[in-house]
Amino acid sequence: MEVGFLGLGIMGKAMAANLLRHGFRVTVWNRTLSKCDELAALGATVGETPAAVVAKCKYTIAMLSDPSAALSVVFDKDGVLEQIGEGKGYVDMSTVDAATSCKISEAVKQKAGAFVEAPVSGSKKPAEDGQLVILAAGDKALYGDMVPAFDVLGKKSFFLGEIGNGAKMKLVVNMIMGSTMNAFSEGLCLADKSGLSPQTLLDVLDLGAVANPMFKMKGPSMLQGSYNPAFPLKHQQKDMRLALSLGDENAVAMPVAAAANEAFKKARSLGLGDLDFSAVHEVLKGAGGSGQA
Ligand SMILES: NC(=O)C1=CN([C@@H]2O[C@H](COP(=O)(O)OP(=O)(O)OC[C@H]3O[C@@H](n4cnc5c(N)ncnc54)[C@H](OP(=O)(O)O)[C@@H]3O)[C@@H](O)[C@H]2O)C=CC1
Ligand SMILES: O=CC(=O)O
Repeated sequence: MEVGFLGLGIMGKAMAANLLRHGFRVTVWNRTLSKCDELAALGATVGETPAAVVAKCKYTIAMLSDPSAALSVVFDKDGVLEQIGEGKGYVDMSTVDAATSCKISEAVKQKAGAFVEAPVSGSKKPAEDGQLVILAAGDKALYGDMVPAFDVLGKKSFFLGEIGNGAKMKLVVNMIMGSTMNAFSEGLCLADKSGLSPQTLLDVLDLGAVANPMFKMKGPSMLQGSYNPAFPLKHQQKDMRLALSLGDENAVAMPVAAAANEAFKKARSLGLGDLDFSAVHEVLKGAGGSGQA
């Protein structure tokens, strides 16, 4: 199967490499074109523009930072819309809001192309290992065509119906993840300040009802103050913002998520946006957790 791949950031690079490893023919494009070199060394073809990739491939996947990037790659000059059409499918796996997905879907359909949104749950390591959880919605026939690729990229795919449902599900999941990260960080600070060993707290948590892979994976590095980015904090804050907006639209009170969003915003203002989202721990430590009284 031949696929195009637009966007070779932390996730896109791992996903495109995975497809190549599994025998897919992949044509890649990235805004910063030099990032294509590594994929070319693995056997990918490089496209000069998103339009060139879509012209070459029946199916094109995108994995871009945020709504403005997702829209730009479709609607701007040399974008996807210039070459999408009958018999071609476009699959956006970026985390965006439902309105962005709907706008892209409408434009692609107007050109007689097919569109699926398919944001993913799971970070850099699951992307490398093909263990993502895929939250797809939109054109059912295109979804069916993409199953061989989704089977390589993920451990499970959900088809959630109409466009927007994938985006919404992803935002709900990441709202919970961002709020949980804040509670976890506060707990580490509270243990430390009250004379307990945070490492022992990690051991206790791991044996109880709230044990989860995120605490296990991020806890030790948070105690070291080490935040090598797997999921950049700026993207988690974008997801909190979009989830809160979904809450506004549906009149759902989300005081916990709102407080977590403030902490992520504060972290961004301190220049921590490109670090892993667990770097929000620095804000909570600074707020009196483990910092100087
Ligand atoms: N990292 C993670 O753990 C996960 C991330 N996600 C989501 O996946 C998406 C990608 O995340 P990730 O790979 O971590 O992000 P990165 O920041 O590592 O990569 C972002 C990508 O978007 C491109 N981009 C940004 N702005 C534009 C633009 N205006 N036009 C064209 N391309 C643009 C970047 O290109 P360039 O190289 O030129 O900057 C890069 O290829 C995000 O929506 C994120 O929320 C979902 C699950 C997990
Ligand atoms: O969006 C991030 C993730 O880990 O999932």
